[in-house]
Amino acid sequence: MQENEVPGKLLFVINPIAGDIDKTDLEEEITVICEEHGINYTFYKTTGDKDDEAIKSLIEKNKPDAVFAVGGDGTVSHVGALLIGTNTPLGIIPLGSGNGLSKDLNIPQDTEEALELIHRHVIRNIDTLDINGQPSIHLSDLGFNALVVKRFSDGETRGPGAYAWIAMQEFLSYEPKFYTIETDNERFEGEAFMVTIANANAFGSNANINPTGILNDGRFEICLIERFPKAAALGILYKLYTNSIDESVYTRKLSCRKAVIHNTNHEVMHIDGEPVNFGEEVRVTIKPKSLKVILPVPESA
Ligand SMILES: Nc1ncnc2c1ncn2[C@@H]1O[C@H](COP(=O)(O)OP(=O)(O)OP(=O)(O)O)[C@@H](O)[C@H]1O
Repeated sequence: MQENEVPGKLLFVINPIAGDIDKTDLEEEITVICEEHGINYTFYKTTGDKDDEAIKSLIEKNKPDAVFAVGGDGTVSHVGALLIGTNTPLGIIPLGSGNGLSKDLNIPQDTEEALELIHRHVIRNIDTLDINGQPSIHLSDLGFNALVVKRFSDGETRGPGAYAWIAMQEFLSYEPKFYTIETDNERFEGEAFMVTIANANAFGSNANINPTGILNDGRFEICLIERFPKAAALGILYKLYTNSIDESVYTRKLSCRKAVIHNTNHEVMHIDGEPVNFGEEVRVTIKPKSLKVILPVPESA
């Protein structure tokens, strides 16, 4: 599909439970827009079980011009991973409890505005990461936040309140872990509270760990929050939510094209919000401009 072209055929992957938002009217709205613009459309509703295989075979069978992920960051990551290295762009209709990548891409958070992307948009290429053979499009990390993500996904309660509650409980007893990090241009050895492998900028919660990150510059950042006194926690939190974390004396950033993280303590990790267990060595490489994404037409145009 060419830039600005109205697509002929679209696949919509809808996560019915994402964000605890009722999406029954949404299919109707999408149908109206597609029919108005002469677009062929297919819906796939996720079940939470073997969705990747089902979506992959729908893509092979229907050969859509683009695939829209309708849900939160989890849905976007699953769909995006299937499109890396292909000519098929990823569209996002943000409807999850965390919509981090869509915010970093300046996709409207208002559903009606986001739905306009179906027929009016530009297509751009963004970088993705390969982490021990698994794709990462957004943010992955080791340490404190990964532990909270794991506890949250093991638990029954969803939503930002549950996440904040787990974070507060874990924070009281969490001790920074030792890491050795070798990138293509520098080396870090020491303790860190949190090690974020950042292709993008902010988590779905709006905590911006990598304010200066650029999604298509052929580089990624390893953002470290080093050991800090407990009394400094509120200041760090404030900086995370005011796009100024780089000013904290407890942070450090490594910008690179590839890196090996020696996770000596086998600390838990997540990739784009999904807990993973890799053992000691975590190898990260950038895949420049490997994913096409559908974006709003810039205002200047
Ligand atoms: N029909 C379904 N029933 C239950 N779980 C599902 C279903 N479809 C997808 N899922 C699960 O939903 C998760 C992705 O949700 P997503 O991140 O898009 O929305 P969210 O509201 O932001 O999610 P979260 O609950 O993680 O905050 C995946 O773990 C996936 O397995």
